[in-house]
Amino acid sequence: MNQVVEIQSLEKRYKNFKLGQLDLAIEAGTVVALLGSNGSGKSTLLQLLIKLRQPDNGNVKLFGMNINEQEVQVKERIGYVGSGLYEAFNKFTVDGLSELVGHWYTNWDQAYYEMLINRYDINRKEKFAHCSMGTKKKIEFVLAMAHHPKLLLLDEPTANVDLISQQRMREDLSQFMEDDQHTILMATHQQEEVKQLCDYICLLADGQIKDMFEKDEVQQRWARVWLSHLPNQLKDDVRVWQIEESPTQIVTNQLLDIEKELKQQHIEITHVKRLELHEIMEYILQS
Ligand SMILES: Nc1ncnc2c1ncn2[C@@H]1O[C@H](COP(=O)(O)OP(=O)(O)OP(=O)(O)O)[C@@H](O)[C@H]1O
Repeated sequence: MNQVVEIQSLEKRYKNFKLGQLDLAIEAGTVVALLGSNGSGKSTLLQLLIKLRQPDNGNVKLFGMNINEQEVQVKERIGYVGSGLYEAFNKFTVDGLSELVGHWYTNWDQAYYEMLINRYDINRKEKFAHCSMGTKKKIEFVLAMAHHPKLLLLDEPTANVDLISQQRMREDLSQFMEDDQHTILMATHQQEEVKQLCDYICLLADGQIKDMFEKDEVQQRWARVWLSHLPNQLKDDVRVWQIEESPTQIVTNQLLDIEKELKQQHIEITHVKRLELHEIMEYILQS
């Protein structure tokens, strides 16, 4: 197994918030969505990975390396989109900023940068300080992509971005993932992004990893099932998350097993509806 991100016992404390301890491993060739309510710790985790913040405890290895020991080698391989990364360079124009950033990376691809600048309709002569919030996000995205990273750490990459550019970003990220040596860890609140791009979901709640699961597999398992009547044994079954009367229906996270058992008992299933991701998350977060 080729693990690109390995997190062990990672911990960060603020006055009113504690992230961790977290353990997490991400394999090359996968897209992991970091989901969770506002303030659950997603940005903090991404910032710890790229060393914008220092952890209080724990270890992070990226590409098998410790960022404190091999910072240049690790950062060469990472593209980061996150809040405020370039605020210190507000006075630069977009092109000026790209010149600066281009010097940081041996893999900088000027032709690709120019293609992306046109694709996202960015005025390269504009001062970064004068760019709108959405344009700043697009610039961060272009700068992150233009040095051909192996790992993208994306903090709400399409927040404030216009719909056409959002769709283009999703296309570019899909293309980025065509090579199975690439990996994305992405904090997002956009269901469309999760649906189109992500293989795994890592669910954060109050600074802890509540669950990590394969998106498609979980969506196959969770469903609302309408029944002719409710057998007694389902009332205390841990696979049944909710029961409603008239009409009789249950919510389960083990659809196939439950369906099989109901058939054996000759209980009629009148309708089955798979749950949306946000509904599944709500059940998991309430548990
Ligand atoms: N520099 C800081 N000092 C003190 N507390 C902080 C600091 N940065 C973040 N926090 C707190 O840490 C918690 C997690 O914040 P974080 O930005 O990581 O959440 P998030 O999951 O990314 O939220 P959102 O979805 O709203 O972007 C919040 O309660 C926040 O107030």
